[in-house]
Amino acid sequence: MTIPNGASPAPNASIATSPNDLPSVPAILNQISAQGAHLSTTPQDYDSRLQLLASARALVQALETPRETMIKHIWAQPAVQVGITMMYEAGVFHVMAKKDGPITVEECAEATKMDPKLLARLMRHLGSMGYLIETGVDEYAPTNFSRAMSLRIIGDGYPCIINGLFNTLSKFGEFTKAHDNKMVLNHTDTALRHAEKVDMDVFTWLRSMGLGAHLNNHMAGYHQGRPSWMDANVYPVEERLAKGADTSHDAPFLVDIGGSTGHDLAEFLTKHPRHPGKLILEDLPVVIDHVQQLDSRIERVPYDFHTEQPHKGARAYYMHSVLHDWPDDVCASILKNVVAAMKPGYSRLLVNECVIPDRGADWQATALDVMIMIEFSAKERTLADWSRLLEPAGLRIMNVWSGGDGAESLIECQLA
Ligand SMILES: C[S@@+](CC[C@H](N)C(=O)[O-])C[C@H]1O[C@@H](n2cnc3c(N)ncnc32)[C@H](O)[C@@H]1O
Repeated sequence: MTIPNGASPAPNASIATSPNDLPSVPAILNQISAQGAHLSTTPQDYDSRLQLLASARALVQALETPRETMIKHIWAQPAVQVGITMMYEAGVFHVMAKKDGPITVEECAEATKMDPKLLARLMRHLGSMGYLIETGVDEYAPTNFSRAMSLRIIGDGYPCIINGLFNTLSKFGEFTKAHDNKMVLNHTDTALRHAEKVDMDVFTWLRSMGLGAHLNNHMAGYHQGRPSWMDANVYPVEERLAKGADTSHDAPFLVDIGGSTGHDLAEFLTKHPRHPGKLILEDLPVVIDHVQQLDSRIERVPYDFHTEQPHKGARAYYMHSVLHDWPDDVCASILKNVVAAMKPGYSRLLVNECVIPDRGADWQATALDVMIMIEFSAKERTLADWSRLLEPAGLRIMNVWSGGDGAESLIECQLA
């Protein structure tokens, strides 16, 4: 490690073992008490729960010492991630969810063919971290979290990220040093290519690792349980899209470009069953081929967004978590194909992405931004970044509809 010239001397080592912010603890506890009382009267209120969660996190940080935080980051959390991934792949969470009560390590090992001595150590760590409930010696009951690990939309994210992308994460520092510690925004020069010595983007890489379906399920899971743009209190679909739309049977109404296996359009169909025209799902052929259990009213179209958009004059083209995967030059080429298909005065482009505020960004958005930087050499964007990208493409931002903390916004555009 090099210490910059003129840096002040290291602080007294005792700070490593002092709580981070003990004087703040009483105030945080008061806040938690008030927020907890409020939540108990409105248990379904999303924002109240997040506010209480933020206070609970602040409490943990205030109480922890730097040493404890450090051990948590570099021992406990990596050990959790590796343990969960191994147990998920072996099917331990499915076995536990099926029994849905206390189960011994021996039973889990027997059912999954894992070495009981190895499994005992992994489960012990998950128990000590609160992800399983220790009910006896080498015996555990599931938690809500571990039950949910038997769902692919939750579990598949672990092999996808840990097995597919962790090597890249660990090489990001090396990659950046090779670029004189400069940020790289270039889709042909990514930490993934550096780490894995391949000429592939993340999607191609994960598919080559047998993790394509895992990524699709992970994306579906990432979007669960948060306010969605198509909810009545976020974007008025009826007023902004349905009203004035071409009502003919085959008129394209909503085209989801890079829509993965169709979870957003499926949600749209449930929430807006009486929409006019057609719903169209577009993604690469290899993704469309994997679509299962999608309502037959949603048309599936294999399409590469670097080519001409086949559906012209749709009421709305929609891209969710697509443009953030690419630096501006690639986005400009994707947008060119959308803009060319849009009908003046009629078509909208709906971009469903994070709009990072100048301060006070949510941790989920900042985490995603760093992951996107590492994996794609791309970024989450501020409103100024979005304007700089969308306006030169020939679009005008009509409105930005916010989904609230931790949720993407809907940037509504029309031709300029
Ligand atoms: C981060 S995922 C987002 C998926 C979906 N919109 C969602 O929000 O869950 C990006 C999507 O872009 C698709 N994609 C990547 N390259 C593409 C291309 N050249 N043409 C069309 N889709 C592409 C991927 O297959 C993937 O489904």
